[in-house]
Amino acid sequence: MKAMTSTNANGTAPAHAPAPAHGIADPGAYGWGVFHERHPALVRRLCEGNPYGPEQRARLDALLDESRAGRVRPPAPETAAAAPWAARDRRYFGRPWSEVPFLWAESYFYLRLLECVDHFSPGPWQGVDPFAPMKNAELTDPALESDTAWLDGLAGAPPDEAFRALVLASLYGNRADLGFQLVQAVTTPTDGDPTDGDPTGGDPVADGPGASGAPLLADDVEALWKHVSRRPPGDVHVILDNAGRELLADLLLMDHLLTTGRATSVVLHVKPRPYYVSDATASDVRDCLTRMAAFRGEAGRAAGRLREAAATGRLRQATHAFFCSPVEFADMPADLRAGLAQAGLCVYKGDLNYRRLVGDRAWPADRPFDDAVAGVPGSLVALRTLKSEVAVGLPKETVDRLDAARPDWRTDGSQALVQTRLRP
Ligand SMILES: O=P(O)(O)OC[C@@]1(O)O[C@H](CO)[C@@H](O)[C@@H]1O
Repeated sequence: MKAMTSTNANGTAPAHAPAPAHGIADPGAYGWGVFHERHPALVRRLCEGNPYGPEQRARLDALLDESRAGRVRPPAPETAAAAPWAARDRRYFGRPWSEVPFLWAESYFYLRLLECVDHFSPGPWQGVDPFAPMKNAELTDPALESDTAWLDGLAGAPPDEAFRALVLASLYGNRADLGFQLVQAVTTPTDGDPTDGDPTGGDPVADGPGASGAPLLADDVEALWKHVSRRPPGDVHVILDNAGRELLADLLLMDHLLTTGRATSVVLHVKPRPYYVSDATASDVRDCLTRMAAFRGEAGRAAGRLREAAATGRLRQATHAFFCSPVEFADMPADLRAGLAQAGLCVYKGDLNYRRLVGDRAWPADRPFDDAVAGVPGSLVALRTLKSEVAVGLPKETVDRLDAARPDWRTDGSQALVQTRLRP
């Protein structure tokens, strides 16, 4: 792992010296593999799934070439108009992609990918989600319904156990990330691995989606339970990650919080446009609820309750241009900050949100989580399957043990964490 020295997301010197940002230049770095292996696989899938013409295909190939060996080209005017951050933040234009931090480079790649397929240009492809064929394939997977059968077993479970099962389902739903699956089979620890174990501790939770994983690297579920069960319910804001399986599990958790009175209302923060392959947009929420509504059993009933909650304003969707930018959450705009600061709880889902929450930098893994999220407002929880190099808030012994037993533990999707910073 090799990281690079850089300024923070605003290009200004931060109050304390930051760790170097993760980069994409070094073939040993995770980001290099994303640009040299994952992105070509993604472009192949897009061209199989969408009837793109020769110009769109040629532009996608040119973007691959540019981002692997060229210099960063500025966006076309209509692209810049849709992405204020890219119009403002011009510091990497004209520089070799290899000099750009991973977080910035990847976010900009997805913006330019949309430009290549005419997403921002008036015409037949304007606004079309290039990832829809991949998202649809997951949503129509016949196994999706039976994958929620564990929910029926929760009836009558002690409230804290039911809560834990739903949190773990939402957490492990983050493994089902279509971008990640392009090149990586998600693995779980095998026999003999010292990290092997059952995170769930007994029925009915043990039959849920968290049943066969490794122990959580950080497990603040109990603190989270105390937070939601002992304080007056407030608004819960979810900074969503992937559509499909992950979103389905997130919606089940939100239904639980609403029906148990542990949330007054829920706000789902979706992406304003297609991003990182499977990130959820408003139409993905709609499609997921439609699919869920056809399920027999509790998941189908949850879809009905959530639609009702949407109709009465207790389940709302929100979006912000900021969510499709590479800017860290500590530097979020004032309007978003004001909304999240008032929340009873903010749930940050997934790997990319974690990178933006703590900073995509080579922090010592034992840097306290509270310290890393000091600039982010409100009470918060990160539910993350590890799929990139950054990690904080972990005991040094855990890190040493994992480094010895499983060198790719930071990026192979086998590990997960629940980390909180909760305010009374
Ligand atoms: O945010 P998510 O969906 O959990 O993960 C996003 C992800 O697939 O994209 C990046 C590489 O492309 C990594 O940070 C991570 O593995």
